[in-house]
Amino acid sequence: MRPQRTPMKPARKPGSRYHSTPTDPVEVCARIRNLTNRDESSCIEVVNNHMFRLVSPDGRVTECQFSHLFNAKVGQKLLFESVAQPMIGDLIKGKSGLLFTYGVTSSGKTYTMTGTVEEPGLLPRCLDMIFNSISSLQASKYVFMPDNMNGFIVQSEADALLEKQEREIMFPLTTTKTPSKNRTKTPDVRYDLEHCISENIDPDCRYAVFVSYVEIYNDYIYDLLGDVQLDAFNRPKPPQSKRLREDKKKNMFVYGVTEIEVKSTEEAFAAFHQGQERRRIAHTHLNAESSRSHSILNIRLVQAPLDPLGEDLLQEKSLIGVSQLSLVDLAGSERMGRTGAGGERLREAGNINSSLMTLRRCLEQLRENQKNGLSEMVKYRNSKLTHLFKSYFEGRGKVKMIVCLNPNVQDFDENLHVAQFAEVAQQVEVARQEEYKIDRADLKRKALDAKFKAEEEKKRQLTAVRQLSSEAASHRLFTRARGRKTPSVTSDATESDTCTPGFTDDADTDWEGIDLNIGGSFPNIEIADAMDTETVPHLIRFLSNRIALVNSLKSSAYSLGSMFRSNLQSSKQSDRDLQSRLKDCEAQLSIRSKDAAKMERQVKKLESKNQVLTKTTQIFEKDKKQLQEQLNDAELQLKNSQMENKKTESKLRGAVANTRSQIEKQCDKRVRNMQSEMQEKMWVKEERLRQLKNIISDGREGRPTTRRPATPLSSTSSNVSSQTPRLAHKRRSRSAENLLSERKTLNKSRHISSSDYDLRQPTKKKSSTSATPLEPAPPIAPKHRRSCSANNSNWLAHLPSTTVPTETILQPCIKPNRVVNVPSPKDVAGAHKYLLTHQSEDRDGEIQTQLVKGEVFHTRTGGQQVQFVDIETLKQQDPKKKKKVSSPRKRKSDEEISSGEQSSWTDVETRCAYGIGSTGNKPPTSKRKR
Ligand SMILES: Nc1ncnc2c1ncn2[C@@H]1O[C@H](COP(=O)(O)OP(=O)(O)OP(=O)(O)O)[C@@H](O)[C@H]1O
Repeated sequence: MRPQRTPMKPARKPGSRYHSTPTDPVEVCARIRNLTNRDESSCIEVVNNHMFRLVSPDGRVTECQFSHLFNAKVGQKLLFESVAQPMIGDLIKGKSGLLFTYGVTSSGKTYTMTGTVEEPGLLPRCLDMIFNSISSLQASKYVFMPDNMNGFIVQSEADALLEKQEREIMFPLTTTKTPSKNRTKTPDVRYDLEHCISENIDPDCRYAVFVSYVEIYNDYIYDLLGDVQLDAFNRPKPPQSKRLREDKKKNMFVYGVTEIEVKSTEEAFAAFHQGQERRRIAHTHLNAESSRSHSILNIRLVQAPLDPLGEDLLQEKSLIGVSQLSLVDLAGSERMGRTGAGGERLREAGNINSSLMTLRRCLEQLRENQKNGLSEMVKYRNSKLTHLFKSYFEGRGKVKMIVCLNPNVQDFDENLHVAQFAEVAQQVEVARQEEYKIDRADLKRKALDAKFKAEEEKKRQLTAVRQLSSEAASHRLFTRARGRKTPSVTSDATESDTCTPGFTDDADTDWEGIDLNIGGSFPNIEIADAMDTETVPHLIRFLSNRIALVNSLKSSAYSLGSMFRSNLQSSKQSDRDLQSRLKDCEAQLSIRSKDAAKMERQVKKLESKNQVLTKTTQIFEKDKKQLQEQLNDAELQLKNSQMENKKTESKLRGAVANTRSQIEKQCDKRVRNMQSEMQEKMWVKEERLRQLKNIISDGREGRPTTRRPATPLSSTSSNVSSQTPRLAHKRRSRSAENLLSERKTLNKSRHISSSDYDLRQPTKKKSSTSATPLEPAPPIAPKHRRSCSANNSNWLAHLPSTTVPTETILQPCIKPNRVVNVPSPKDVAGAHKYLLTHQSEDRDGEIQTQLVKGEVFHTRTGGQQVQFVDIETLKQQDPKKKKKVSSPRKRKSDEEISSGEQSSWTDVETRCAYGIGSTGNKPPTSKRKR
């Protein structure tokens, strides 16, 4: 496999597009890295600086030849000097170039292109050499401005300053030293570099360097120097892909890519590392591996000539030279099968192989076209990689490829594949690009022409000024002269022979009409004889007249001459004066024109400052507007959120209130249930206790007793019977049913009650009854011992108008704050406790008074609720009737209870009472049931 290298234009067939243009072949160099392991065996044998042998595991040998072959011992510096350094020279001359590394993974592509800090690769070396070469000849920042269509414009220093100020205002955090806004901190990488410099620099030009960094991943182009867009949560958004476009010169470029103007090697490295960082972030988002994408660093060198005076850059767009060096680190070219990848990695590998395959096909098609003079379409558009490099293969600049090889025998197939690709590539010819040249002589000529024209114009203007001023001066002189006595010669020679010229005082005498004739024509005299006495004397007279006339003319001529001389002298003098004045005027004019120029310059400066200030103001106003809008939005959002919060709060409050009321209801219900349960239990216990007492008392009947006999009071005392609320309720219902019968029996009840009261009122009635001490009631549970009425807190007594006064000695000790017949809600609202006096008639026609006690609760809706908690029942009985109707057992019990004899309380009873109440044994003042 020995490719025929054709250093210059190959023979073309007629019709070839390249027949008139000088071409260069794609230069392919091979770099063989060292084996990673000593145990590995190599499949490459280096023959010389251009050739190596590829030995297959089964011993087949293939020879491969390249422009240069760099073995593992060749360092980065030598590689740079051989491959990239000439490209930098070309770049400075205005020629573009494409340099890419090609090979399988781990063959050393990135090492060759980027290298390490100790062993910098081609990229840092290229950047360093560019800045070493143009360092002192760099234009001010923003003098060269990208026009967003792959071209540049040159703007004045003032405009550049303005641009700088605008950017500093718009992106205050970005300093001129850092390349982009929203940047992440980039490491300050300092490569170990030798000082390389190019000789091709033109000192009469000014330069600027712009870098852009893109990658092609899965056939999408991503900008690596663009600002990272953040989402609503301040997290970086996935990168957006870019489109390719063609500029006016048919060069492909990434549309809208970020191009950073860098002023030093450090800034360029910072931009590159910024891109690397973005690449890492982007890959995290895209779930990609960095080695699975093609990365492209574009270095664009822009140059423009200075004017012939070497002062200002010429702003003509046609004079701007733009050259580009594209440094490409291609993704690994291994085949899919070998990687053993699946899923996303398989897709990556597929895309890589597809783009590399397209590159190979394009090169093959180009080779075919060039060999056979065809003009078949080359399908660059099949992949973004070839589409972007299309212009290079069509003559934008030199193309160089470094084939990186891993000599490991396992890579034999891949190396063979790479070598075949290289063979195709180096047979492709690329049209040679013209250098950027400035015709200095032409520039100078043009400048001189312009200068000459300007000077001519200046002179013309000066002459016009002078002419105008001299005309003005002569006019003044003439006016002055006319103001003096002007000599005037009157001619009347035509009238007579003896006319006498003379001066006249008339100022309007026409000098041109002066006739200095010496008289009439000589008379025609003929002397007939010597004795002619008439003719001779006439002649003598004529001659003497003429002599006199001549004399007078002489004298007038003399006077005229002297006058003319004096006039001439005075006019010369005035001319000199005028000259000197003109000089003064010119001097003043030049001073004033200098002042004017100075003023103009100042005006320009002020205008540019004014422009800057205007623009700054506009920017500030725009910012202010935006900020105001943001503020308004924020306020609106705040209001909305506050309203929502209030709504939520009220909702929650409602929910809480509902829940609380439900819980309270449930609790109340449960408490009531428990209370009723407890009361029932209590009642059951009391019933049992009563039964027990009865049993005990029955048992004691046969025994001798120490009990005192029952007093009349005890037998006739108010029978305060204990009742459960249930019983009370039953009774209440019954009394409600018998409401009308109650009315009927009212008189009777009153009668009975009054008799009863008579018995029980010791002070008012019989002393026998008052002398009888009230026997203490059996002990009950302390809970029941003290009446609820003891708590004299804001009672409302509901005493229906039908209530009959009982006037017994047992009266509730409640002092109600208010007594009403019919309670209104307002009355209930003002009270804490509620006392209802209810009277009914029992079976025996006796009045039974019930004091129903309740607690007033204020409901959430603003109403009141009375919860009955206690009923005291006061029952009056006729002792005679009682004896008749009472059973012996009951009577006995009643007697025992009402006797109030302390000794009648047996241990068992006391214990039972204690068991229920488990408190002290102070006897109650009344019997009651709850
Ligand atoms: N010529 C060389 N001399 C010394 N070390 C090398 C050389 N070539 C490659 N290496 C080392 O081999 C390793 C892999 O190299 P590198 O990353 O450049 O491979 P690559 O071809 O770019 O891989 P990928 O396609 O995965 O990006 C690196 O650690 C690098 O330092």
